Amino acid sequence: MNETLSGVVTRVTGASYIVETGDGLKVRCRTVPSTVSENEGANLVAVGDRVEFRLKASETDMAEGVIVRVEERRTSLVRRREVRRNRSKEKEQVIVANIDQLVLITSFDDPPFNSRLVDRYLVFAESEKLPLLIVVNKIDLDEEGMVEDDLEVYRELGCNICLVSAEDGRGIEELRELLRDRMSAFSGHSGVGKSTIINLLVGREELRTAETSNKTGKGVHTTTSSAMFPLPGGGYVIDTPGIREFNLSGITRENLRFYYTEFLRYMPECAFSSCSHTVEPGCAVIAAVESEAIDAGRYESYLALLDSLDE
Ligand SMILES: Nc1nc2c(ncn2[C@@H]2O[C@H](COP(=O)(O)OP(=O)(O)OP(=O)(O)O)[C@@H](O)[C@H]2O)c(=O)[nH]1
Ligand SMILES: [Zn+2]
Repeated sequence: MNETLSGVVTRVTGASYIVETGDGLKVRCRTVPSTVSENEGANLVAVGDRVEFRLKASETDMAEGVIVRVEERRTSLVRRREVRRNRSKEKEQVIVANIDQLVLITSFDDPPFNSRLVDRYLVFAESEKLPLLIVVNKIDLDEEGMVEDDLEVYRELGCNICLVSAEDGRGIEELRELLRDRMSAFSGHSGVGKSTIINLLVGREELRTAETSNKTGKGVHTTTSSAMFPLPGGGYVIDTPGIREFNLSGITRENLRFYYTEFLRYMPECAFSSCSHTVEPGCAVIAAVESEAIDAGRYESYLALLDSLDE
């Protein structure tokens, strides 16, 4: 009864954590004052954490345990607070730990492909030093291959792109390969087919379970509501609440320029070292836009995003 087991936290509901082991055991765990954390200054347990736990006598149908140690996080997605509001050195709120990649689900149409949204995610992924996989769903609606017009700029940037149709199954096997043995955080705008894709990948039962507990969780002020699903071939899909959770508040008017990676090679040539690439004379980025070395749409999205950031 006292041996230590290890597993991954797949759900957080208040102070109760579901931990799953590699061989399919699901245990409802709690922490105790002696629980050791290898992550200082952050919340004790988040979805995606690797933990050591001990089983204890259970009074319910479900196995129960106590978390003895939370392992150091390789990566963490943090709910950022505004700096002004965080004078009191509050702890970081980690939403998901140990993510290997971000997966943005978009659709060719219905809703139409949204380059601005892709650009926001690219900035976010770059600032978090996480790879981004762009999945374009509903390619069954694209008989003429028009999506390539939208994707050209992202192909040139060297982005990871996967075209799929949850409707007719195209590309799903390729997507499975890209997800195998990794922890992937999914997000996307409503209606792009994210739930349909996750259902296909993990099996219907899993998602239905998640939806039920999400609903019951709503009334009790849970701070973390990401749901994590094991993939049959190994790895996990984490269904995250979307860009509003991963907000860009770590991005400032000063650092945004570094996250448009195609600007980087031109920036040293700008006349002013602090050039914002907007109005300055001798701006090499603007010159590169004019000579079409930098995509005009991407530059416009930079200006729009810059505009939306606080002074
Ligand atoms: N034509 C087509 N329709 C699809 C495809 N995948 C999903 N849909 C449809 O798109 C609609 C939205 O799918 P959902 O899976 O509910 O989308 P979601 O992204 O989870 O949206 P929310 O639940 O609002 O977050 C549904 O009517 C699906 O049947 C696809 O590959 N092709
Ligand atoms: Zn410049």
